[in-house]
Amino acid sequence: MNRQPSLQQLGQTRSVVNQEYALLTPETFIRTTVAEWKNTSCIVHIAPVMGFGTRFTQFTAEMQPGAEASAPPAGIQRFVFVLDGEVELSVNGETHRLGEYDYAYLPAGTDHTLRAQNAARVSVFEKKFHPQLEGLPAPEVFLGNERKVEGTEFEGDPGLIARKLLPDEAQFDFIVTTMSYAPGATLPYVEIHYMEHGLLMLEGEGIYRLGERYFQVTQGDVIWMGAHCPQWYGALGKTWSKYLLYKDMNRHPLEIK
Ligand SMILES: NC(=O)N[C@H](N)C(=O)O
Repeated sequence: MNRQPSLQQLGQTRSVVNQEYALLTPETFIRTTVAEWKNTSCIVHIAPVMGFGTRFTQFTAEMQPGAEASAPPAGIQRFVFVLDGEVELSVNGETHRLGEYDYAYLPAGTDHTLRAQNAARVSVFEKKFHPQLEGLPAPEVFLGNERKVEGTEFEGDPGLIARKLLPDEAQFDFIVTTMSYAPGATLPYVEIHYMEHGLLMLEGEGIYRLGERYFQVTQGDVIWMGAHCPQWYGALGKTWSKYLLYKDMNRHPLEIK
């Protein structure tokens, strides 16, 4: 019999929250309801109510069979990434079946529904749209599958592959990428930048430097990195690891609220 008390029995957790970063691990996840998501448990990982200047939200939507989501409130863009199961996206008079690692970007003001015939889990990022410079077209609905996106070597390292899931164009005020690491691969240097990140570990495990500390991270963990948070990752597992990464982009730093 295993007499080891679980982390929670000891009142402990791997989660850490402070004004520079947050590591949020599954033993602390709390499910709640969000009005637009019917028959769905939402785990809201990151939101402005954290109080550290966060300008987006990241949540996992656990959709029950028959669950349905409508568009977010006015002015908010949505990015959905199917973790498992299948959802039906109805938008602009068309219906799309989204399976594992399929994703969709829905600009602010786009009427749409997401339906799950059977249970499905979806990772969601939402952000108020920051209007672009005059003369640029508004971003449009964009669909894709992560596994079909061509990767590029990050700083020439064949063991570190970046995939841009959205067009890298000025009309978008955020981007979502995946970063895939071969066992032993690392970010080439500690990054410090003014953009915020939301991150979900999709596969594998490794060690994340956040601020001045190093944390073991694994599939299912979520990380928030505030502006100028020193960050670095090393893949320690025996298999490739991959994370999904939100980053605000393309707006003047003095205009970001
Ligand atoms: N923490 C990260 O992986 N950061 C990325 N290299 C990025 O900022 O694009």
